[in-house]
Amino acid sequence: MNGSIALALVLAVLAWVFVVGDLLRRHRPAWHWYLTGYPATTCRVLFTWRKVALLNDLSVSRRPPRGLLGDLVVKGDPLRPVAPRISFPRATRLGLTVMVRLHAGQTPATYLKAADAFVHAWKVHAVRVTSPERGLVLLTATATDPLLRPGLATAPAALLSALVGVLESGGAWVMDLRLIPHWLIAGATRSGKSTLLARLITQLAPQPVALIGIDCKGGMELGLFTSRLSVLATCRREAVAILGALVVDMQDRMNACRSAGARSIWELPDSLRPVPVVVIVDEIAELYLSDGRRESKAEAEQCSVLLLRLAQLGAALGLHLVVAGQRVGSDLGPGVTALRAQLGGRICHRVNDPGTAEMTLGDLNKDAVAVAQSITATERGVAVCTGPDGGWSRARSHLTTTEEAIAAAQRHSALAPEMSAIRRALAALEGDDK
Ligand SMILES: Nc1ncnc2c1ncn2[C@@H]1O[C@H](COP(=O)(O)OP(=O)(O)OP(=O)(O)O)[C@@H](O)[C@H]1O
Repeated sequence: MNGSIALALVLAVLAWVFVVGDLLRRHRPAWHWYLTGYPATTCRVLFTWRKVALLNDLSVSRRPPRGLLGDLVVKGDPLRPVAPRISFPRATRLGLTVMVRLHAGQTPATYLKAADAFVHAWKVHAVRVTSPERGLVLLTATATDPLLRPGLATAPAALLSALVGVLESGGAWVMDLRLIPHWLIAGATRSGKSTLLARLITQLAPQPVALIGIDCKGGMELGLFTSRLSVLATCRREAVAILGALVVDMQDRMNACRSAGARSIWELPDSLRPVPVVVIVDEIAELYLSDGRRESKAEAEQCSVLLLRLAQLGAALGLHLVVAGQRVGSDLGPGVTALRAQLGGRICHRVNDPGTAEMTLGDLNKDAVAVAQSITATERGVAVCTGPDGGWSRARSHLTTTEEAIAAAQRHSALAPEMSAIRRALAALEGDDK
């Protein structure tokens, strides 16, 4: 009897050591933060709050800045401004949050301007300012950059949805083309654009989706995935032929919807629904820039018009655009700004010029532009991305090696739908050349 009790005890101790030891090992950064970082940062928040609020014009005096002295109106800065009331800092896995009650007349914009001051005063990696409720501002401090060593996020699989990386909050970074049909991806050379495209293709490869590549850098990037691509254009002439054929296909899709009384292909019965198409463009500048020759200008204009038509009408018809480029600016041509307006999803990696960050994010989220500009050359794969709720977040793509991407494309090559009309358009080009 004693022997079996001793054995049970030994087994219980071993189980404890394995289970708890493993938990501690896996969650060490979080435990470390809860035990040391959180108390220290909480002290900093509480002890510096009044000073930081005062220096950043967040404190307000209860007395008006004008008063009567006899018959005279006296103006001046009243004494003892009062700092806004804050909640006790609440620990999160990555940092802490503080709720601030706004003084009457204050808006969250004042706190957005002070975000950098909080970062320095509290010695944290970043502070985000949001307003979950009228009259309240939530300050979310992140202790260290979670994207330095991002974990693997998970998300439920869905058609036209790709899990491409992890968000700063630890959540999944998902490009859902049914939610946001078209995307613009900007990033300087070696910033991680192609890796993100590789990840996107790897995720879409097992799905019943046609992938069309337009890579006018001679197909060096997208050529790796030829086995899963339905068609690949490697020069602008081919791109014009493919885009032209896609616009014709779009009209067929419209007719199919009209005769079935449907407003999008998703309302069509399964038997009638055409396959969704994702057009991936690597290096948009190659499509828009011309060398001054008449034919080159005409080709660039054609590309611009065709891309715009696809972006304007394609979403409901299952035609999606993912356009990547090192530099996106109005100097590429007047069509670029119009196209950008149609590309609702935006991703901005490190960029070389402020204009590209402004062009990618500025019309949607002004405050995201500064964050995108602060991405350094060592932060490869890090980007600022817009979310479906209209907000933005820093994120990092899951590193997909060339070998993994090629293997995935080959594994699912049988799923590449035959786009015969587009192939015929390409063949006609070859015929013209002979
Ligand atoms: N999420 C990531 N995590 C870690 N490393 C990454 C990540 N994304 C990209 N990298 C690394 O950064 C380097 C450059 O990436 P990539 O080729 O995708 O850049 P790019 O923007 O496409 O450059 P280019 O415009 O010159 O083709 C690669 O060596 C890649 O391994």
